[in-house]
Amino acid sequence: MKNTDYWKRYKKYLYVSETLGLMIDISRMKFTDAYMKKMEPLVQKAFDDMQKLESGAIANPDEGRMVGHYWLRNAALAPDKAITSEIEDTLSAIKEFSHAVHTGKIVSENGATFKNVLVIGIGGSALGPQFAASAIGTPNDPMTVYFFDNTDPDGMDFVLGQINQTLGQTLSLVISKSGSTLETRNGMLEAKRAYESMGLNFAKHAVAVTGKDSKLDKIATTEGWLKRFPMWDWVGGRTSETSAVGLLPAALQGLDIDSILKGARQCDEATRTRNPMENPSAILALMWHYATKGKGTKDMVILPYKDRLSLFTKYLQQLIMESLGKEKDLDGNIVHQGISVYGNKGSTDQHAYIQQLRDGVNNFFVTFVEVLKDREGESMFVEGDFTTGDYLSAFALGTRSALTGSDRESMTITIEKIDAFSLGILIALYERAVGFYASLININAYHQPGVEAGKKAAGSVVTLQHAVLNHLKCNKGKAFSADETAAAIEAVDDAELVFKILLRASHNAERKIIIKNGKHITSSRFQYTG
Ligand SMILES: O=P(O)(O)OC[C@H]1O[C@](O)(CO)[C@@H](O)[C@@H]1O
Repeated sequence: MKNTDYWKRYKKYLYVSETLGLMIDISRMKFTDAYMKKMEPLVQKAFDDMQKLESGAIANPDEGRMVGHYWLRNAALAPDKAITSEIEDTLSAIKEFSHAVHTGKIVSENGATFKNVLVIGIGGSALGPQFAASAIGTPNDPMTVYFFDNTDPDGMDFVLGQINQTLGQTLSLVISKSGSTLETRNGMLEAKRAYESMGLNFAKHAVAVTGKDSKLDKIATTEGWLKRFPMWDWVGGRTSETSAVGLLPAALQGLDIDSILKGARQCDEATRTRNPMENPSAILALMWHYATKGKGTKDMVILPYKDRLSLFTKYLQQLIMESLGKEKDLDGNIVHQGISVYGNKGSTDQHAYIQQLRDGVNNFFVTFVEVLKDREGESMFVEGDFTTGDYLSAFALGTRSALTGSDRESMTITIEKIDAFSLGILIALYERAVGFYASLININAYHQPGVEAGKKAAGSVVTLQHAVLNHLKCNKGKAFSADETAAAIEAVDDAELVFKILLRASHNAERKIIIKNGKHITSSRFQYTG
């Protein structure tokens, strides 16, 4: 196709919303009008499904739950008054609490103003807050936000090292919808110990965001934490950025949560239209369907040309892959659905994997994200009359045309600038695109049965580790190989796991286990020396 033909296609299909400050260009996706026509009945069904979901249908049938993240930015849409009030009350409570913290009405145990927030959460209880904090935070924010988003001891030490002597002025937000996620529980315990090592009471610095009566809720109540905020069963973790999960850390950081909600609300309004080509979320869902044949045959590469959006892909990875990556469809057929998502940021990725995108295996489609406004204020000219932002844009457009030139498909999302409003738009845009796409391929986007398998298996490893270490302790002074240990605890089938447990134990001081190297590392013997 010639450039002039692309230009015609660009003009014909460009989605433009002045209200949202949003454009979506799908000219470089090679769908036909016939394809759009063929999809029309399915798209209309997706709109029907979404309407039912928004009215409070049990849209997550396996878990028997409503799916209500759209109500969070327009509480009047909730199916009953109790939910409307809960949403409104929680929003007011978030604002009041943040205001009280900022103005020193709520202070730390030793009477100092809080200046840091430590968010302890994982998955949907961390990715949205991390994305928001890095997209629109500034050095002048009233509080600095840190994250524990894993059960990695060294990772937590690193964060605590950054907080250092200001731990006493740090408010810890423990965020977990279920209230029983082990990584988060561990993060909470490590944080608690850090406060205690400075002679501080964790409870006087702690806030919980969790489901009513969850384990975490009970701990927060019993220990008398500063405050508890609710998470409801009708909000999924990966769609929780506009609930207390996302809004509380954002408000404490000083981000404009009203504008985030306004952006999301206005995007919701724009994505309720039943004309697919005027509905930006439907456009995305259709392009995903076209590109991947509705079967995930191609990967989605998200390439924002803006440093502030570099966590967008990570956020979308959970939203899209946890929602769409499903073994069965809604009728119980085995379908193994999903779309793989990766990406980081342009132009940086140009110097990493874009070589493969241009010349290698054609198993992806790209979504460029461009931001029209370069920065606050004016830029300098670095060469002739070119600014650094001009170069960023030139690299984006250059990569787009290089990919088109080698028959690689792409689309481009354009926003005017990065602020709280556009952040809300991006979040809502993709939430609904995922919902539409799930309807197009007939799957439940709102459960995550696959995650449970890994959690269960981890539980068995914990039990096995207990038996392995106990065996060594009971036989203090004697050395055992993995095979001998496995046989002794009647876990011969798990000898490999036993070896891995012993090897790790021998590298961590608290275990007091030494390794006596064998001919091959797998025949090494391990001995408890405590
Ligand atoms: O908020 P929670 O219950 O701690 O869950 C954290 C994350 O874990 C998952 O349940 C997956 O295990 C995600 O869906 C969720 O966002």
